[in-house]
Amino acid sequence: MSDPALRLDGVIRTFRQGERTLEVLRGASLEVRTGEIVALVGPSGAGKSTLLQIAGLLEKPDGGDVAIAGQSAAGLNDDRRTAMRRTLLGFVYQYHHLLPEFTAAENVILPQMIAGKSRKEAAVRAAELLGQMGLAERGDHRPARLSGGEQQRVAIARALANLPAVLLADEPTGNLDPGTAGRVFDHLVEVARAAGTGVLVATHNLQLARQMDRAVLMEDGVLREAAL
Ligand SMILES: Nc1ncnc2c1ncn2[C@@H]1O[C@H](COP(=O)(O)OP(=O)(O)OP(=O)(O)O)[C@@H](O)[C@H]1O
Repeated sequence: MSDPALRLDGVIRTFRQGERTLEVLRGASLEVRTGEIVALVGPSGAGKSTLLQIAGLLEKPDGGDVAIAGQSAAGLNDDRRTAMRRTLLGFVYQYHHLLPEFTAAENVILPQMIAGKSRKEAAVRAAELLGQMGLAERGDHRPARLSGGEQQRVAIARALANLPAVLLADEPTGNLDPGTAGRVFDHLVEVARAAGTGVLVATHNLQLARQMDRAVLMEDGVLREAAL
């Protein structure tokens, strides 16, 4: 069998809070397969964002390992981790973080050029992605001229532009009304599946979580399969 898109193996993370040690992750393990969409649910403060930061190689765990598309991040220096992040990972947050002075298309073009594509090649891919996201007519608009749902769709297109093995999303529709959230999420699923990307979505929205292939519950620092 091929390697999973994402593998977390016994991930441990502790924080010092004054005199206290907070054991947020106590051996969290998970596999997300290629093209699979997995919901990450759990109470506030359970450690979902911490897990995504570690899975995205933005923070190092205190124990355990993260592997993206079969490549372990254990022992890699910061340059190698950054290179893995650029080529293998995409991120979507609750707020879009688009560059305000660039158009929607340019926001999707830029990460591709950083990854080494020519501007022309990147523009073709950006137009294709914005079309799939229902934004064919919005490519030359700056973020301020787009609705919240459109801004978030551009952010998703940007995150998937380099065909990442894994997309990590932290409350990707948390800022949108329920109808818009549902439509934006449908686009995310469609484009991620077309790209063969494994997706892990932290959310408090159980309606959204039920639409995914499966859900995992973060509780007491570990992950369990959840029936929603
Ligand atoms: N850098 C840090 N230093 C100290 N404590 C931290 C740090 N980051 C997170 N924590 C603590 O770790 C715990 C888990 O936080 P985290 O943000 O991962 O939870 P969450 O499940 O994403 O919560 P929410 O659903 O509210 O977003 C919290 O108690 C938080 O205060």
